Amino acid sequence: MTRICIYGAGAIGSHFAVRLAQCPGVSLSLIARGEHLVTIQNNGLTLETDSGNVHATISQAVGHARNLPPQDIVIVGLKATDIADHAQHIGSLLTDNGIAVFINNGIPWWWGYGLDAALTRAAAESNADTPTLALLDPDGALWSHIRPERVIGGVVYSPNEIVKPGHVRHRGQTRILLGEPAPQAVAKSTRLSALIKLLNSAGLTATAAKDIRASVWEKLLVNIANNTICALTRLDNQARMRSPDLFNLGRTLQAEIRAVAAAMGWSVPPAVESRPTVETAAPAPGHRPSMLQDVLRGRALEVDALVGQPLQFARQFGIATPVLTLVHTLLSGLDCSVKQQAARAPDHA
Ligand SMILES: NC(=O)C1=CN([C@@H]2O[C@H](COP(=O)(O)OP(=O)(O)OC[C@H]3O[C@@H](n4cnc5c(N)ncnc54)[C@H](OP(=O)(O)O)[C@@H]3O)[C@@H](O)[C@H]2O)C=CC1
Ligand SMILES: CC(C)(CO)C(=O)C(=O)O
Repeated sequence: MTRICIYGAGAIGSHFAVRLAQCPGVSLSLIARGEHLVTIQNNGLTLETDSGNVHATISQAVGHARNLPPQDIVIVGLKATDIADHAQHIGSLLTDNGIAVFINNGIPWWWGYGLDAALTRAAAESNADTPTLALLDPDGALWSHIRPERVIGGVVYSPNEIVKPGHVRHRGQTRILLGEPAPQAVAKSTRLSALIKLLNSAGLTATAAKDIRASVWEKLLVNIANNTICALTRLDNQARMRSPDLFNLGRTLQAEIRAVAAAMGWSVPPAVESRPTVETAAPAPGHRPSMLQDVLRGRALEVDALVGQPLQFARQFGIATPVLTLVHTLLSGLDCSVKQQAARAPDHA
């Protein structure tokens, strides 16, 4: 029996949980909070898809890691903004050889692990022995408690939103890319192939990334346009793409990210993003990117992982990113106002 915990069962985590709950040979648990947790405990979880609803009973739904036995696999579904605060709990929830799978958008905290010396130094703001990223792992707690050798990196394409407690709505396709952070480990990783097999047996479409950092950059191209502009404008992605100016702004942000990636040694192809015309766009509103969901729910925004860290890289490599810099300033202001509003009306946060 493989023990798997979804740590932070929000939109993405709940989707994974429903699928993994149906999987033979898996003992599934999840960590959630608030009304969502209470509903899961009482009534289970529902995943709404384009082809119908799937319901799962979750027998181990808890509010804290201390209430669970050691896990073979912990899939971290927390927002990037919350991960560092949970470093110790995630670390102690894992067995010694356990695997922590990080699926958050943006640059991950483990980025510097296993890179060659030049890139490791360039990635690090502290020292080359533990090339932590100060924005994402401020005091190195993730590095020391979780240990990057226990990490599998993940990139997830799968639009999801919690529409009411215990109910996640998923639109379109799910595609998951997984990879070993240490490039030299990719070819011989049996734990990676076992994880991929397991996720596929649960109906989650997972494949091995040739280079997980290249996949991170590719996904960032999607998020840098969708998440940031939709959060700032409150338009869903379809509406954003229908505006020529906002579409072009997205392209400019993508070009700046590609320039940063290229300076660091990754040649990222342009985002495959067709521009729906007004005629072909579906009338139904499109997916609200997760950063827009955060604005609407009064939650902290993933500014550092999606924009701040790429900007940090840009500075280190001498790449000019004027539009990214402006968007970073605006998003930081929005993040501040969302947090102030949540502090004034905590019941609605
Ligand atoms: N949603 C999407 O379509 C996609 C999201 N992603 C990425 O996946 C990651 C997760 O996103 P998403 O699923 O949208 O985020 P959510 O905010 O929906 O999920 C995070 C969950 O963690 C819970 N949580 C936070 N702190 C605690 C705590 N101390 N104890 C228990 N539970 C806690 C949150 O509870 P609460 O709600 O109360 O804050 C929430 O349910 C992000 O990096 C996002 O960018 C990637 C692809 C698509
Ligand atoms: C754009 C999308 C849905 C891609 O899967 C995403 O990553 C998000 O909403 O954060």
